[in-house]
Amino acid sequence: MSKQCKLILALDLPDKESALDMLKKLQGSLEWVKIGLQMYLKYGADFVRQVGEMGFKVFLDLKLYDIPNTVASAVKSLEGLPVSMLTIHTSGGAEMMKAALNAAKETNKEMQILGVTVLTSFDEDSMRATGFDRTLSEQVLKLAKLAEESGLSGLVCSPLEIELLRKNLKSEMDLITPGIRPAGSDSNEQKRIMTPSLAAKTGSSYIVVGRPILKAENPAEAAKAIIKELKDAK
Ligand SMILES: O=c1ccn([C@@H]2O[C@H](COP(=O)(O)O)[C@@H](O)[C@H]2O)c(=O)[nH]1
Repeated sequence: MSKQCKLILALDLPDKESALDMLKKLQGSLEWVKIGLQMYLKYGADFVRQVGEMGFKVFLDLKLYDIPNTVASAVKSLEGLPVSMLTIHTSGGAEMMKAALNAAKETNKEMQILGVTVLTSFDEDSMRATGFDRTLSEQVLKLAKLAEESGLSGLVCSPLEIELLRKNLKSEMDLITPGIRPAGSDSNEQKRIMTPSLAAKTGSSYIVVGRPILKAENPAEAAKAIIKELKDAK
């Protein structure tokens, strides 16, 4: 039986007070919180600690992309922080991914390194505009295989690529999918989207949702509705 797909709330908010207020309302129903560049650059390690101390698992979405030594050193700088998932870009290459993994093993064995494939804001046109001749699916698969060969156990991709990856990867990698939009909600700049229930049915391990929750009239209720949608998805 496949594992239950879980919600990760993307905590992309302008200030700590509203973020903590939101999290208090979700304690007990939500397990995972994603801290991205917006909050990390403003509040740093203390905020990560605070969210961890509230009982949430932290996904730190820094999308590291640099030479191997710099990425490894950045991973080591997270020592002592309650980070359960951390993102790096797979396009940084095998050497960089291996360096990140080794650094994580030395620093925090609980921290899973996730490889971002192609951002969900990309479509075929934006791929070509950045100089890639492959189709989006080909590029995602190429990077996913490279990540698998480099030893990563989790990937960030769009829900539209789940079937392709499940069919073509050798291992049962965790697939973390942003680009999630409940039926009828604004897609914003996300190009490769799917509803929570369909993503769960298709085989997503975790869905990442930000604005459809954060901008809802009642964010806590919107999050709880998505959690229920995931539980009901068969
Ligand atoms: O390919 C990617 C990788 C990461 N993200 C992040 O997920 C959330 C999505 O937020 P929404 O408001 O639900 O669009 C955001 O933090 C992104 O940085 C992504 O969207 N796509």
